[in-house]
Amino acid sequence: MPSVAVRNSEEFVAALRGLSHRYWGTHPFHRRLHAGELDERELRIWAANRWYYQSVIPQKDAAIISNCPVPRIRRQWLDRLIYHDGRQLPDGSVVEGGLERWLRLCEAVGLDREEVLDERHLAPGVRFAVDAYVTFARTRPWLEAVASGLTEMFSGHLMKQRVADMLANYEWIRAEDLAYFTNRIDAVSGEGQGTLDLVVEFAVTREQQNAAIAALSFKCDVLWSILDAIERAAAKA
Ligand SMILES: O=C(O)c1cc(C(=O)O)c2c(n1)C(=O)C(=O)c1cc(C(=O)O)[nH]c1-2
Repeated sequence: MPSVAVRNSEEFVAALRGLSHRYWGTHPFHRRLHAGELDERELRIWAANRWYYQSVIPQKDAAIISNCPVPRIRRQWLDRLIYHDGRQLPDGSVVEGGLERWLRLCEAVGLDREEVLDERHLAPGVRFAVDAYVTFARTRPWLEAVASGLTEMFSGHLMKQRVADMLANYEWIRAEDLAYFTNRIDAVSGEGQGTLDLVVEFAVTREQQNAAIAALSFKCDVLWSILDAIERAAAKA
C-alpha cells in the first residue's frame, strides 16, 4: 500500500486552521454572553466555572515542560507558567499574573474569592472536561499537547470581540474589570503564531501531523464541553 505523503506546511496549517468552525466562539452560550443576554447570576456561573479552566492551565503547561526533552522549548514554555502564576521578585513581593486577573473578573461580577476558590459552583461536566485536558498533556507526547493549545490561534479575535461586546452590552461592567482579556489579547497575538511555527517545525511525519490535528480537534471538544456544562448549570440554578 502506498504510504500517504507528509503534507507541506501550507497544507498542514490549512488543515489545522480548518478546525476553526469547531471552536467555542460559536457556542450558543458564548453567543448569549456576547449579546448581553446573560443575567448576573448566569455571568457568575460562567466566571466561577471558567476559573477552573484558568486554574489548571499552569499545571497543563508544566506537564508539557516535564515531557519535553528540548531545552529551547522548555525555556519558551516557562513564560506561560509565569504569565498565569505571576512572578516572585527578589524582595519577596509578587507580580500578579493571569490567575489573579481572572479572580478580579470574578469579583467584578459579584463573586467572593472564597466561593470561587472552594469550587462550590463548579459543574461536574466542567471539572471532567478540564481534567481531561490536563490528563491529555500529562500522558500524550509533548508535541500533541502543544498542538492542543492551538485553539489560541482562534482566541485573539474572539476575546477582542468579547471585550467590545461585554462593554457595550453590560452597562455595569467597566473596562478595568476585563483586564484579564485585554492583557491576554496581547499575549496570544504572539503566542498563537509561535506555537503554530513550533508544531509545523516538529511535526515532520504524516503521523505526527495527523496526531497534531487530532489533538486540536480534541481541545475543541474540551472547550465545547466546558460551555455545554456551564450552559446546563446556568439553566437549572
Ligand atoms: O477566552 C477565551 O476564549 C480563551 C480561549 C482559550 C483557548 O482557545 O484555548 C484560552 C484562553 N481564553 C485563555 O485565557 C488562556 O489562558 C488559555 C490557555 C490556553 C491553552 O490551551 O494553553 N488556552 C487558553
